[in-house]
Amino acid sequence: MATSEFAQFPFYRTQAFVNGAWVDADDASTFAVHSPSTGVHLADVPNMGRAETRRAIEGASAAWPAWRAMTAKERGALLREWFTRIMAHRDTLARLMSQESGKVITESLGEVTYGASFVEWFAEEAKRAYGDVIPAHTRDRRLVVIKQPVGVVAAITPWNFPLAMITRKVAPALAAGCPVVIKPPAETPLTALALAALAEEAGIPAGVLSVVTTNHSSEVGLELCENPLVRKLSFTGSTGVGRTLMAQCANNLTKLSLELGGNAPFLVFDDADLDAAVRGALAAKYRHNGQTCVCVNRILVQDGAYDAFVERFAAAVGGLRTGDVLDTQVQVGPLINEKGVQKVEAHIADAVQKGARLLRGGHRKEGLYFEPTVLADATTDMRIAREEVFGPVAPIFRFTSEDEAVRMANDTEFGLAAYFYSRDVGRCWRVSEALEYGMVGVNEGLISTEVAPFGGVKASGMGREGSKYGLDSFLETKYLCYGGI
Ligand SMILES: NC(=O)C1=CN([C@@H]2O[C@H](COP(=O)(O)OP(=O)(O)OC[C@H]3O[C@@H](n4cnc5c(N)ncnc54)[C@H](O)[C@@H]3O)[C@@H](O)[C@H]2O)C=CC1
Ligand SMILES: O=C(O)[C@H](O)CS(=O)(=O)O
Repeated sequence: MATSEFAQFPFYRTQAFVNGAWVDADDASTFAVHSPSTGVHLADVPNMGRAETRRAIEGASAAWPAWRAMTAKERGALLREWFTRIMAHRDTLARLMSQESGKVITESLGEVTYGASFVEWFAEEAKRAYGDVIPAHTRDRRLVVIKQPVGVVAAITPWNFPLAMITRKVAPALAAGCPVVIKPPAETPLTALALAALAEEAGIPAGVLSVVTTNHSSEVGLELCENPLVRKLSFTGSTGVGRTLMAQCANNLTKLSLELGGNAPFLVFDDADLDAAVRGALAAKYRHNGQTCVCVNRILVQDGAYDAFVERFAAAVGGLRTGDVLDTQVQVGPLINEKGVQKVEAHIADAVQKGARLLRGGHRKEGLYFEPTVLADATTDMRIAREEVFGPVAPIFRFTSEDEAVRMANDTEFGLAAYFYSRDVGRCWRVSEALEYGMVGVNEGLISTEVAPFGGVKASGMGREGSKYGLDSFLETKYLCYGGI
């Protein structure tokens, strides 16, 4: 059994972590965690509800005064300890993540490093929550601006980045002086609990970080949205759930950060370095089997480069290996669940029925595996042009002019990431400025890093995570006016 491999590790936990204690659900109920790649039962974890969530929120509120009273340097030192422990257990955390999420091991190793980088980054950023001294408008006043933590934070995270989507929220929150209650996805709770165990070992005090595991996400979500002690909700996931959470938070006017769905275009102009474009498209499309919010969802190629790009890209996709997620030679693992496979099949069937040419793949393999797929001659009336496929399917569209390319790229409710390849500097500036997206890769398919702001516009959400901008999400700006000087 896969779990026997981890039982020896102190951070392998199958109980929830609430207010510094490892606990079961009040009614002792649990839900099962399975491996998407093998179907093997990995563990049973507590299936908690509103009462347990309420206690976690109240515990966070009780822990907040002491946590905010620590200096930024003291909080930063504890974050540094957490970072060190995550990296010390990188290989085992990666193996746990691969079995829980179906992410291939090479990508899981990358995610542990990527996720830990947010903890390292905000261990330092904690000390840069600068305020201002403003030249007074009258002689007898002195004006100062200070930054203060917003308060109890609720974090709801997705299965596709079981570790990084937690640290990308928790690290800045803790750095700013905020306690956090995490609701991880039912698909990947073990990675979240391992992070909590390492945080406990690093010395992060009881109540400052809690993990409420549940299969009743909407019930726990309601408590996180409706409890007035929660001052900030940070969510990463689908746009539909993001809208639900935003509506549920309206009554308390809870501050929100929403990292939602995408529909990333990948533009290839006639003047592009075609081999670089193929490499970039391959990386940006098939990363985590196409199950990331910044994965390419539409490839748009200018007439002059179309045939050559299609031929080279299809050949490159043919070289991708699917198989055992723990095999370092495998690039493509399973989809997360049956629903994901059916969405991929439906998009392919719709596209082919509307005239797309199937160049590679197109068929389900054993279990939740699906062949990396390439569709040529895609058109904008197809479902795959408007919906996030969240799977290993690359539809290729054709365009003639730069204006047409930008219009097609922007013709979506989403606005998270976009990519384009061109070696014309004027075109690079024009297209970068015209694309309605939060992030744009110019001659680059892999753009995510802790040092740059991650986030989208339109239906892809609001707020930015990571970078120097990421701390502000968890800080209030207070203006002090000293009179009678
Ligand atoms: N912008 C971004 O950074 C990301 C966006 N996504 C988007 O999310 C989708 C796939 O990821 P999923 O995890 O399936 O998304 P999802 O939105 O179904 O689930 C995300 C999280 O929300 C929870 N959740 C679901 N319904 C809820 C409710 N009513 N109340 C409270 N919590 C609830 C889930 O348990 C999970 O923890 C895709 O559309 C993808 O593009 C996923 C990851 C990152
Ligand atoms: O959840 C996701 O898809 C991530 O935000 C993508 S990334 O930050 O790892 O690029």
